[in-house]
Amino acid sequence: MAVSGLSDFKGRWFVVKIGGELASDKPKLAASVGAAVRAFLDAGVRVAVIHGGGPQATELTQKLGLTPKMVGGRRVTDEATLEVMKMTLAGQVSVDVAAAFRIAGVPAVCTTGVSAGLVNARKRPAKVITGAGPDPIDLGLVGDVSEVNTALFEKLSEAGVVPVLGSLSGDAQGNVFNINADTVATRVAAKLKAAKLFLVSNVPGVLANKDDPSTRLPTLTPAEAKEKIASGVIQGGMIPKVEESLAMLEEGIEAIHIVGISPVNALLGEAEKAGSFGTAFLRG
Ligand SMILES: Nc1ncnc2c1ncn2[C@@H]1O[C@H](COP(=O)(O)OP(=O)(O)O)[C@@H](O)[C@H]1O
Ligand SMILES: CC(=O)N[C@@H](CCC(=O)OP(=O)(O)O)C(=O)O
Repeated sequence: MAVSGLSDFKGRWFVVKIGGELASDKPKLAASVGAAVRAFLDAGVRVAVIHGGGPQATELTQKLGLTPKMVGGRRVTDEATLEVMKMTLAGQVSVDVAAAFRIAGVPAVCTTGVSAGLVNARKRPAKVITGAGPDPIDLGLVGDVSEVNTALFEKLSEAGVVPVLGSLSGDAQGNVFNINADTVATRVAAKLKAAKLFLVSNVPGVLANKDDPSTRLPTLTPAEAKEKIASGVIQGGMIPKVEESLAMLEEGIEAIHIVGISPVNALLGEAEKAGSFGTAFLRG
């Protein structure tokens, strides 16, 4: 069923990022993100999906007797942690997202950015990280996106399938890197010149009080968002989400929305009307 308003985006890309936590409830993921992606496809919009798996990776790390370490919302990734990321992102979460999309009638081909160089990366140099003190931090086997194989995304879309990527990436030498899924999604959206990027999370949007879902901010300008990071209103995993969104607005992408899956029509509603169910980032 085509939804009015979406047909304005016919032939353009929407990129949808799913936080790992959402993959644990397949029927709900199908009814929320799955149904919205189906409506986007029915309106002739091209869709690419990026998923995370942070909570699953943390759980598996602990089960293996290792200690997860996050700095400013990013995981410090040594060899053992990278193995865990492969098991969760390319294994458990990938299969669960594929299964949820089957329920919604979305023809998803689930893989990671390593496949055919869909997302290329190089090792991230040590950097100062917001919220983690003044010294540069080396995150280990964490990458920065260097290139996106947009031609293959286009071909997959033309073949009628939805590329769905866990946020691992690689290089032509066979190295594999862990990348925050919000980061992958923003870079892929920028390279595809996406009309919209949706960061779908376990919260309804950016909240004035992170523990009170009724305090959702419908819109944020870059200046307001920076102020909310500096004042500590925006914390933890929300920091990379907002920082990446701002970087992308500066690259000229049209609209970025942070949105949840409650109610189940939140993503579709936000796609039709910015700020109605989530937080929309506005330029200026
Ligand atoms: N101001 C805020 N508004 C909303 N969430 C916030 C805020 N500050 C911190 N957070 C935290 O950010 C989390 C979302 O980031 P993250 O867990 O990384 O999500 P995802 O796994 O979807 O990428 C929320 O669960 C919440 O605990
Ligand atoms: C470098 C880095 O932090 N990578 C992330 C990748 C997964 C992710 O981003 O998952 P969510 O979207 O569920 O948070 C991580 O290891 O957790």
